[in-house]
Amino acid sequence: MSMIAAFYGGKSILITGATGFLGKVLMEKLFRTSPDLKVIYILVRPKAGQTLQQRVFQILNSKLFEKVKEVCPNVHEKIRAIYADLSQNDFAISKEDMQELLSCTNIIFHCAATVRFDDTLRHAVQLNVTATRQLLLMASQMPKLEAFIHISTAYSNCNLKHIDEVIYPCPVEPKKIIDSLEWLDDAIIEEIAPKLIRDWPNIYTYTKALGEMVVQQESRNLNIAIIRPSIVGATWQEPFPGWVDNINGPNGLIIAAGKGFLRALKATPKAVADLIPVDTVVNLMLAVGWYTAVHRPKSTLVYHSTSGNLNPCNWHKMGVQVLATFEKIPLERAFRRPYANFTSNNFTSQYWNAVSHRAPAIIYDCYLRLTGRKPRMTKVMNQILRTASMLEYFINRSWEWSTYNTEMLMSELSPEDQRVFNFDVRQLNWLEYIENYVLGVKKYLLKEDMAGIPEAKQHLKRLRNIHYLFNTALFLIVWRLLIARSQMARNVWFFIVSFCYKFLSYFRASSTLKV
Ligand SMILES: CCCCCCCCCCCCCCCCCCCCCC(=O)SCCNC(=O)CCNC(=O)[C@H](O)C(C)(C)COP(=O)(O)OP(=O)(O)OC[C@H]1O[C@@H](n2cnc3c(N)ncnc32)[C@H](O)[C@@H]1OP(=O)(O)O
Ligand SMILES: NC(=O)C1=CN([C@@H]2O[C@H](COP(=O)(O)OP(=O)(O)OC[C@H]3O[C@@H](n4cnc5c(N)ncnc54)[C@H](OP(=O)(O)O)[C@@H]3O)[C@@H](O)[C@H]2O)C=CC1
Repeated sequence: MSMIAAFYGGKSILITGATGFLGKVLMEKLFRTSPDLKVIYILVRPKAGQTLQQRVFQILNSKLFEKVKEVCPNVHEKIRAIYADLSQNDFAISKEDMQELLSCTNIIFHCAATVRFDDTLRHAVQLNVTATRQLLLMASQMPKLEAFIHISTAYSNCNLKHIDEVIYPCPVEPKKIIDSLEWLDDAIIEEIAPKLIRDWPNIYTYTKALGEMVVQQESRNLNIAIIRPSIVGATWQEPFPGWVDNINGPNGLIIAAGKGFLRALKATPKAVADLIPVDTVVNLMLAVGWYTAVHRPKSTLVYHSTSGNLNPCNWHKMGVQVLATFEKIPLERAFRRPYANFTSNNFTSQYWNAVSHRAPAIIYDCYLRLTGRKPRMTKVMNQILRTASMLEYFINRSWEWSTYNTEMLMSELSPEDQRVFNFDVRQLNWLEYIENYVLGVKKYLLKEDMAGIPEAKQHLKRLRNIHYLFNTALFLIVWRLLIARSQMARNVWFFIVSFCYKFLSYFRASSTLKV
């Protein structure tokens, strides 16, 4: 029997961010491996016209939870959605709900965050810093609490090259920032934001670093651990390979590449692509929850959930495999044939943006206009290029994350736990993983039917023919213009024609002789 699975049996677990990518996979694994857990409290806000109950219903009825329903048929009864908005005071939780949470919670997994790179400083601090402080305050009033697991990011210290599993101090005290945001108006906050974040690439990573400092400062005598995943990707193995459900991180770019919108990227081909499958992160989270509660380390331990130093893959290898998969399993209705050109050179990147991205979008929009339809491709292309530029910082650098604590924990697990809660990324076969990832993007994110593959292949063939036709026509037009204007071009043309003529005459003469 797995010790970790047994540990969560009978427990009341509080999860923030349960409706997010990581949160859903965490809940799924908990229910599947510890169906006898007492309850999972999730802090949820209504969203996109859906009530709390509708959101929970949708999650539990999704494909991700199919296996859970077999092992834990009463899963609906074990999940308790609590109305909460983490950007509000006291999270806007009702008194009764708060009382229940304070008196019953055994373990907290704090996943909620704003992960947008371009969020306002005010909102990002509210979510990633103030809410963390508020949750720690709540945790300190929970008599039954055994462990508090905070999810940060491996990029919270991306202004450093080598990152250890320690909490680094930030230049400005989080408390000072929280206090000043209370009286500064929005315009001033946005003005000072770039100065505050200094060498952090965006507000997200900066506020996640502040969040870690808050954890350290407000930890009191709680059992706390911090987990820092790198770029969280689709599931590797569990509950099935390739599950993914949002367009964050690589997902949006994989779609843009598969649809033929994005054919070049400013990326350093040899830089490490530090992807980590979401189920690997979740297994580590559950193992850390168990270890922190049972072994009670004296200080707050940080665990890196990264792949780079144990099983590195680079962007070139990833790009090649993504394209190879699209050859076999193309996306439907592609705009152009998928192609990947990675360049770290600024000039070349601008060139590809103009030639490979903007020009085809403008031409296509002209075609839409001429056929009486609304042009839209330039807008789509601008959106994709904006996203790609926001991610540029992360695909043009490599970091070294030490993983002593993560490896130590691995060695503490029983063989059964190592199997059930596997977070040993050394066992990951990248080529297989990326293929399943791309397939998952097609199936679970774009909801494309596999029966449409032959038609998608036909469509790509048509695009290839259009491409050849277009290039030939373009060549002939340019050549014709050159001949009309330049004597040198005319000379070259006559030379080529007379050379071909001589060659043909020689060929004809030699075949006549043979006869
Ligand atoms: C050459 C070709 C290549 C080929 C080969 C390819 C190989 C692969 C290469 C891969 C290289 C990967 C590099 C990864 C590096 C990651 C580093 C992460 C490091 C940190 C990791 C972390 O620690 S943590 C999480 C990271 N954090 C994010 O990764 C959020 C980022 N991102 C944003 O910060 C905002 O995204 C940003 C961008 C501001 C735009 O913002 P924006 O406002 O312009 O656009 P939005 O995102 O809002 O959405 C735009 C439209 O998508 C719609 N949409 C939204 N969700 C949807 C859904 N689920 N399904 C359907 N549609 C959805 C939405 O409804 C909009 O549609 P509409 O316009 O019609 O309304
Ligand atoms: N994905 C990645 O690549 C990485 C993620 N991480 C970290 O992992 C954690 C989870 O990320 P991920 O699952 O990808 O992110 P998602 O954006 O998918 O999920 C974020 C979660 O936070 C919730 N949330 C946001 N704002 C509020 C609010 N005001 N009140 C209540 N809930 C709120 C969201 O709820 P709602 O559904 O209502 O919006 C959602 O459940 C984050 O802490 C992130 O920093 C770290 C490294 C990489």
